[in-house]
Amino acid sequence: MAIHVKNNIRWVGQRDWEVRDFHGTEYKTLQGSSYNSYLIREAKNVLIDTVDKKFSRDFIVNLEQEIDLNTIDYIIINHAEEDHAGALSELMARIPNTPIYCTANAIDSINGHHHHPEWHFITVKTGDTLDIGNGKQLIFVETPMLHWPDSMMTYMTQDAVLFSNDAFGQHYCDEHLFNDEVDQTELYEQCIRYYANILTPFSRLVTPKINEILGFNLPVSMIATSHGIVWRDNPTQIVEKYLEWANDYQEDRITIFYDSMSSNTRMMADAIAQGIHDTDPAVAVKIYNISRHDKNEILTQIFRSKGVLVGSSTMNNVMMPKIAGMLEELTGLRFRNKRASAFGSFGWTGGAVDRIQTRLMDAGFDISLSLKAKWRPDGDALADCREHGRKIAREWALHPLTTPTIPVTINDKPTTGATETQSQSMICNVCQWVYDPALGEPLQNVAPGTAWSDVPDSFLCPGCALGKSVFDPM
Ligand SMILES: Cc1cc2nc3c(=O)[nH]c(=O)nc-3n(C[C@H](O)[C@H](O)[C@H](O)COP(=O)(O)O)c2cc1C
Repeated sequence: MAIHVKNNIRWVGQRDWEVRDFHGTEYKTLQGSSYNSYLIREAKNVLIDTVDKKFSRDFIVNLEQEIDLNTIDYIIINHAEEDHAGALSELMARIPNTPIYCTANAIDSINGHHHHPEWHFITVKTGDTLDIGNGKQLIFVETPMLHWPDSMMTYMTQDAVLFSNDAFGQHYCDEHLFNDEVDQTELYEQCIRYYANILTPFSRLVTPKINEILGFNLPVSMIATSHGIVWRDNPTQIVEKYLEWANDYQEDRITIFYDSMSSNTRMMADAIAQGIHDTDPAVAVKIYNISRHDKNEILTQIFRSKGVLVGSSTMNNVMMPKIAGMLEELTGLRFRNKRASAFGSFGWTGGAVDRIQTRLMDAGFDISLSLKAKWRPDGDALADCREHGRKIAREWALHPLTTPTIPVTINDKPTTGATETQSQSMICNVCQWVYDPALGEPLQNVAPGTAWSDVPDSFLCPGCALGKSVFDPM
């Protein structure tokens, strides 16, 4: 059923109470989700995005209750992923000549999914406008890699609504549509989980893009996302949060996660946590057995933490496979400005702990001393674990990593303590991967602190495998 959003804008999306897996099983949607599509009826009728492919039929049935499909003048596709553009095939089968406004990159991804190159695509760039009558316009803003190359946002003048697509959204299902109507704790949890698990790799792009949008000096009365709620009450609160999260966010928190065959590594984790707490009672310490906990929650906790301890016993000379998988995720998420160290039990030669240390370093963490215990830790070994926890707590509390902050203003309010320290970073203008000289590029043996001019010419972008020439200064 459609819901009134503002003036002549109606929500024509689909709630999905039962979905629990997104991106395969990579993202657990514990609170369901929704696929938000919007119908604007001014002098021109405009449909913004569609819904997940699996709801194509329902979408068409519901939309036909709202409007004669043949009277839709324009379709805007802000992002071509199947959860937003999935119903296009079903829709275009009925109105095949309707123009589709999207970015140049979206034509590739829409064709890649729907295989209809004959559709009438109209390519838009940042700043392009579309007149929809009654003195109102749509303004397009490309947002490449937030979170696909094709992503964009659409702003509607006069009504001052920003259709932001995935940005500022969250996997959250509720019969209420607006942010002020839902449980605020649940909402916040889903927002930070979404940012931590989806947007962290692109954090370096978030602040410049938000600044670019703010630079248009357009009023924002609502942010209408493509998942979850519409931000109506103080809509820029989520923009403020994104700026905070994008700026190497961390709390006084340490996350410990491990896997263990017979609880020996689990015993070490408990004792290390006790040692941390002894020395620094103010720090929040959370422990997770990776086999028993929701992976996305652990990643969210790591996002919130200043450091992470990773434990695994040795199995066949290597770490336990779930830990290896998690380290791969940590590498992809490109967390910055965080500490890490490994621990674990072994029986004879060991191997897991050293491998974890190397992988953590490759993932860009600042590494502290590791700890190993032979077989089941006895009283002395547990005392060593507690002492290790004390050392970690002291080191991580006394020598915090410096957080580079980026100056931003929202509604003319400067954020506090801002200084610019990012001038040497380079961004791939094809896939938006960011080279950060502070981190170097471990997988290609470029040492931390290496200026871009000293990076070898043989360097290939880890995102798209193109050469140095596709990079620009950020
Ligand atoms: C299937 C299996 C393979 C193992 N492989 C190794 C190994 O390659 N090297 C080693 O040092 N210990 C090995 N161990 C011994 C364990 O690392 C040791 O028992 C450890 O204390 C288990 O800790 P956990 O209870 O935290 O899993 C193996 C144990 C099992 C059950």
